[in-house]
Amino acid sequence: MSSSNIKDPIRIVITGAAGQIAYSLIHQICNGDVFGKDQSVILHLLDITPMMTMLQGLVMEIEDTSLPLVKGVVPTDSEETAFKDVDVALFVGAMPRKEGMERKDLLSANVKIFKSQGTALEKFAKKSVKVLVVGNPANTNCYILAHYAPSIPRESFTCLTRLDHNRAKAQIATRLKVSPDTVKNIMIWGNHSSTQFPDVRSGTVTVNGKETPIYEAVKDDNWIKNEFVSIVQKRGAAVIAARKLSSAMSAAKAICDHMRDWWQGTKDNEWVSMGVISDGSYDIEKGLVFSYPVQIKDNKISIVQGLKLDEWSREMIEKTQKELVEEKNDALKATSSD
Ligand SMILES: NC(=O)c1ccc[n+]([C@@H]2O[C@H](COP(=O)([O-])OP(=O)(O)OC[C@H]3O[C@@H](n4cnc5c(N)ncnc54)[C@H](O)[C@@H]3O)[C@@H](O)[C@H]2O)c1
Ligand SMILES: O=C(O)C[C@H](O)C(=O)O
Repeated sequence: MSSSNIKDPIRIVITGAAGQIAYSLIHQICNGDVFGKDQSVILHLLDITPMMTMLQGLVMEIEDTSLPLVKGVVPTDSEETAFKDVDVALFVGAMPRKEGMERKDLLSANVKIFKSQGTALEKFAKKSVKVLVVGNPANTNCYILAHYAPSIPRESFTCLTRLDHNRAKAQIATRLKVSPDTVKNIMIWGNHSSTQFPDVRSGTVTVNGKETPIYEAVKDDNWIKNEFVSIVQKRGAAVIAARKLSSAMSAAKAICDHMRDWWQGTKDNEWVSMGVISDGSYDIEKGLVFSYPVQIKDNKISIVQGLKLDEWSREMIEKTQKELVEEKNDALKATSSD
């Protein structure tokens, strides 16, 4: 592409920029995989003061990629500098859990980061900023961030459940020995936690050239309702048990999938999973950050409507909603006391 066709840069802040997810993420953003091959970028890289030397090394590496879409890099430990005039905000920076912890065990430590950064986002970012929260517990951190940035439209806040979505696709594909890109219209409901509901009741898969409902192709409802759901719910913990570090490469890939679809739209008649601020759809408490099946057109995220819920799926959704309400109340308590 000639440089005259390149669009003016957008400003993207990545928090936790010296961490392991950011290390896998930055190259994919800089090479145009996410925002388009014609979209130049200025990166704002935020981390805490002790990580500034490490961040300098990362800046050197970004320079050394010599990618033409990169028009600037701003490493910083200042929230004001980080959030100033940003178009996209990727909130990765937070403590990851260790083996044996649930993600909500991070709540009291991490939620305070999101109060502070929400306040800074409100003050310094463009009002049109698109927000993705990755740091755990992702849904509740996103809730707090939005709470402290009231002038930014509610539709601009999302949290990452695309990793769970991709994990669910991969499990179905492996079971049926097909390519994951033939698995369509599965969904993740609720919290990015072990109560999430990976739902394949409306999903299809292409087997021997024929698009087939997943239940029909798998021919084992018991496996879907038990083993499959449990593997997806606990996949993050399984990765931690094996790596002694939480997932990073797959998380970075999921961040790219999420932002690319938001920026460029989803395919016709297909949906993906995103944590969004609930508008009350499917009787979920309005205002909770809840993962739904969504479609995106012209940068607008719409929750897929009219899906049928049977008794089992209602129970699963109710359980994950209950956990999110509890997390929200704990987070509001933790942030109002300081
Ligand atoms: N939603 C998901 O699907 C998903 C997937 C994987 C990981 N995660 C979560 O993402 C987060 C980051 O994971 P990681 O593996 O990159 O962790 P990491 O420990 O490698 O990196 C985190 C970085 O955040 C920085 N940080 C801490 N406090 C900060 C602050 N106030 N401002 C800016 N930066 C700050 C740290 O210094 C560190 O460099 C964790 O909370 C992890 O649990 C979420
Ligand atoms: O499980 C974790 O704590 C990390 C991340 O949220 C994941 O799903 O891999």
